Amino acid sequence: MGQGPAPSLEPPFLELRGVSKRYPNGTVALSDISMAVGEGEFLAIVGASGCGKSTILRHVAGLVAPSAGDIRWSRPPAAGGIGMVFQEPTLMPWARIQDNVRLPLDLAKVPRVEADARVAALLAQVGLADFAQAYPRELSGGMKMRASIARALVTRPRLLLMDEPFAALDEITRQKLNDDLLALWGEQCFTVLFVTHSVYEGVYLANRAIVMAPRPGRIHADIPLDLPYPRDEALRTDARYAAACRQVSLALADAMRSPGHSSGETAA
Ligand SMILES: Nc1ncnc2c1ncn2[C@@H]1O[C@H](COP(=O)(O)OP(=O)(O)OP(=O)(O)O)[C@@H](O)[C@H]1O
Repeated sequence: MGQGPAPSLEPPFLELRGVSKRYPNGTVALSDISMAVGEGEFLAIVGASGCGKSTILRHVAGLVAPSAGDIRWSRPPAAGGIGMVFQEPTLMPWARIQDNVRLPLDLAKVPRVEADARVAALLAQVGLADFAQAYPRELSGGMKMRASIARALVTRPRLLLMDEPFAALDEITRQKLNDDLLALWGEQCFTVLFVTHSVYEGVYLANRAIVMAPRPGRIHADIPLDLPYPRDEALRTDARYAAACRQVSLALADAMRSPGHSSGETAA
């Protein structure tokens, strides 16, 4: 690949082994999820609403514990080693953009001079250098998302978890942010787990697509996306891209037909 590190699965950077999750209300959100993620991989996780995509990210982030199975790391992430970006940019409305982006460094007690330098560099990388002093209300939706990405990356995480980050944006802005995210990934070599409802977006970005089936949430297919990097607009009209989208779409349709339990409320 010309952009981003070559994925390696040995030893796995992150591994989920037989992870199941039953929430206290009885919903079985995940059933026997096993997957290995190589350092530097860009994984797209696609699946219908409610099939457990966000629950996988929450487990990887350590926000919830599995009911069964375990999560292993080649090296457990240090504080700030995992960055998270959600559909809502969740910026503090009363704070300037530079202060929003610096927040994780302030919490980690990084000296102010160093923190400010890192914030300035990252704002430049995401195209917000001229908006460091602005407040979130003065930014467009796409710019707020850039700020949110800058805040997630300011601790230099080895893993970036993204949960439908661009779903609320218009198509042009979304495609631009896809390209900018790929550029950051190529430069900084972090690993990405990217949840999306869009097969087209997932295939454009990722080197592998995990297709999930619902009730209970489980992995239906694990599809390598053997499209060259760097990726750009030309890929969107490339026959190989169309073929990969078709393959993932068919797997998704098949996942919806695959027999699960009648509800998610079975034993994990
Ligand atoms: N805290 C919780 N308590 C109980 N049930 C939950 C909780 N969080 C999620 N669930 C349920 O677990 C299942 C999986 O939810 P999850 O949010 O992981 O799915 P998803 O694939 O990310 O959905 P979407 O695409 O709509 O965001 C759903 O049935 C959901 O209702």
